[in-house]
Amino acid sequence: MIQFKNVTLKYGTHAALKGVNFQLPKGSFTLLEGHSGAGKSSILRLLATFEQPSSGDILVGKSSIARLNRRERSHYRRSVGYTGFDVELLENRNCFDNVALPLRVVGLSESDIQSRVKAALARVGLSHTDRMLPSELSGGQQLRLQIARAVVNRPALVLADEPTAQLDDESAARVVGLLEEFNRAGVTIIVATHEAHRFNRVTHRLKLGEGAVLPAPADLSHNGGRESGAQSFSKDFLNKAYGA
Ligand SMILES: Nc1ncnc2c1ncn2[C@@H]1O[C@H](COP(=O)(O)OP(=O)(O)OP(=O)(O)O)[C@@H](O)[C@H]1O
Repeated sequence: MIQFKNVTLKYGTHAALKGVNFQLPKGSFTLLEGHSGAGKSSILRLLATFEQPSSGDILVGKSSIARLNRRERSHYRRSVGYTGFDVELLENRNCFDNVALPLRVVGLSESDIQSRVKAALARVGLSHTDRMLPSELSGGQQLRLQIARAVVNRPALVLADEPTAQLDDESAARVVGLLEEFNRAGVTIIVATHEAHRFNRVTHRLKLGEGAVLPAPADLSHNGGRESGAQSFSKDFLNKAYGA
């Protein structure tokens, strides 16, 4: 289970997240939706431990990941796969070495690395690219390579920031299919996206607005459009956010 307890994240004086609360069960497939700047990436970055909350707590399983020391953080990160704009492929290393990177960091034997990387590349349909440089791949292939690197450690949690952005329909469907396949195998998936329509196997949706989780659509009728979180939203704002 993943739980955010009253989480605030400030970049300098700007609060990107303002008292966010939610729970997601193990094995769920969650979409983070909301306008640009709503705080979707910030949630993923906190779960990846690229950022620490300014206040509040984050539980993953039974452990708090809000304030880990270096050793604890590197241990936790082995159970998490992340793909997003802010994690780049190494341009001077071939595709095999890019995917092998997380395994080399944890000191896996070379024979295990060979078999795991080959399996990950095959899974994303890129077996033939192992000796190529990332720059020789298309945008969609580069994204699938990032996904192979994110899952090669067999993580329990995969975080994907805009994994279908700028892809054509066919490439996007392939990326979505991969994430859904991992979810079927029991991996918890959280995706930040502006393209919710591309995803089918969704168990939870979190709508964000101005750094807070908006009440679920069902709440709109129960409390007349008033807030259930830490922040007030006008009925117009909520209706627009949910496309009502
Ligand atoms: N490194 C940073 N330094 C300062 N402000 C930041 C930083 N990263 C994000 N922000 C601000 O925090 C807020 C939330 O950003 P975040 O990237 O989480 O939103 P988002 O919903 O993912 O947006 P998008 O859909 O455009 O990716 C925005 O106002 C953004 O400008």
